[in-house]
Amino acid sequence: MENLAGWMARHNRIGLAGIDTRALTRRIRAAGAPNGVIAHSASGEFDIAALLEKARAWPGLEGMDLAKDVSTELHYGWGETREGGLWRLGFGYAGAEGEDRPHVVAIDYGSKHNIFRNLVEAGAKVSVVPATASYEDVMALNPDGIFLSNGPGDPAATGEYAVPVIRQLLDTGKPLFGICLGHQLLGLAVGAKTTKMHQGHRGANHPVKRLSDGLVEITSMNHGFAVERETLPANARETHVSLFDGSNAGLELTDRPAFSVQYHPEASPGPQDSFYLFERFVGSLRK
Ligand SMILES: NC(=O)CC[C@H](N)C(=O)O
Repeated sequence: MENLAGWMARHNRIGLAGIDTRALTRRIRAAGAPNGVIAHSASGEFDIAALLEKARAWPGLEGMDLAKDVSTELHYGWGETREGGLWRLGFGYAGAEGEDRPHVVAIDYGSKHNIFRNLVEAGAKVSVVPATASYEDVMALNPDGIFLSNGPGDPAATGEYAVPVIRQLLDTGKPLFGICLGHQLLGLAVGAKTTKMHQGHRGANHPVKRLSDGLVEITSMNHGFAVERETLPANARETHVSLFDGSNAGLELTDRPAFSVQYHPEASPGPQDSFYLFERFVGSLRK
């Protein structure tokens, strides 16, 4: 479902120019539409009853498995270059390849390209595999470390393809790093639970406390589900907490080299406070 402004832009409806969209939005909301959901009729005739019916029929994100639909179909090596150079943080396309880099196999649940850029900037070589890649598919690439990407939908609805594979990958003892959906999937893989948040976190100014030393990172976030800290098993500890609502924002395992964050350390545009996580992960592959 799209918002009214998006619909108008797509249809270039001159006839809508006279409509006070704010007033319309207010009327739709006042009539009880869920927050943020504004439907439209295809004809451009706005029938508020029909709009509301559509909005109410939307089942919500809970139970929706979307990661496999937006993933890549083929596996590929990440080698975004321009004029012979890889993208580098603060430099643009200026870096060079060649040195012996640790190999990260990134499972793409709907990944942002800027994550791959940041992994490369931190010194890794990156191969990307589909969300539905098997344990054997990943291991065939001989990874030094595994990355679990962000992605849409309900983490608990990914069912068969993500969590069982992550469990097997954890057992290899190879370093593993997850972001956002990847963080939630790591949580599920070790037996924690995720729930739909009452209000998600979206935007580029979310303070997060790093519990190891109290440092506050200003982060970028985009999630509607969260790992429930109370359900973390004994071999997982919370590492980061949202200072907006106290929800979990990071975890690490105590018995395996795996950690993950709920926020987006690759944010761009956005604060770069959390780039250290890429350096930490790629640094651990060199050891
Ligand atoms: N950015 C993400 O990876 C989002 C994770 C998940 N789909 C959520 O909404 O919580």
